[in-house]
Amino acid sequence: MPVSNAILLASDHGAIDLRAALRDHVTARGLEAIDLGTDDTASVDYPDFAATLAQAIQEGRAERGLLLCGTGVGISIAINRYPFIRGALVHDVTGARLCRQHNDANVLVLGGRTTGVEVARDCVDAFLDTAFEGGRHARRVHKLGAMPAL
Ligand SMILES: O=C[C@H](O)[C@H](O)[C@H](O)COP(=O)(O)O
Repeated sequence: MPVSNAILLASDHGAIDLRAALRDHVTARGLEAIDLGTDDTASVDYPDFAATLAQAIQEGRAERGLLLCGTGVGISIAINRYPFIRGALVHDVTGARLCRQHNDANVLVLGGRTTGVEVARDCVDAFLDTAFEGGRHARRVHKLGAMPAL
């Protein structure tokens, strides 16, 4: 389980409200929410917020993150360009649980226009409360970190 009590959050303009609800949710759970924006509804570019969150993880500000855009698709593509990130776009609690058990995901990705707040809160709880199983999955996750260049 993570050493840090902090969790990073970031989104583009497509998930402002859901990000705010999840920030309140993780705070209510006793975690330190480090919110990296965006700060208003002005249109922004999701790769920029994926980069900001990845940098914060690399700097050790927190070990885990919640990352959102309208669908979660664009920002999940962006965040997985960083080799130390395992970002999982999920739409249900089963996905949120299994991305921890099987994939050791360190960033949970959600869509502000596609996932309701109640489901999103449940996904966050599953993400935070589920441990990596290791075993055969550790071999696969290790390979993720050493993908061959083609
Ligand atoms: O995958 C991309 C995300 O869903 C973005 O939030 C979305 O493309 C933003 O769209 P728009 O600029 O039309 O608000």
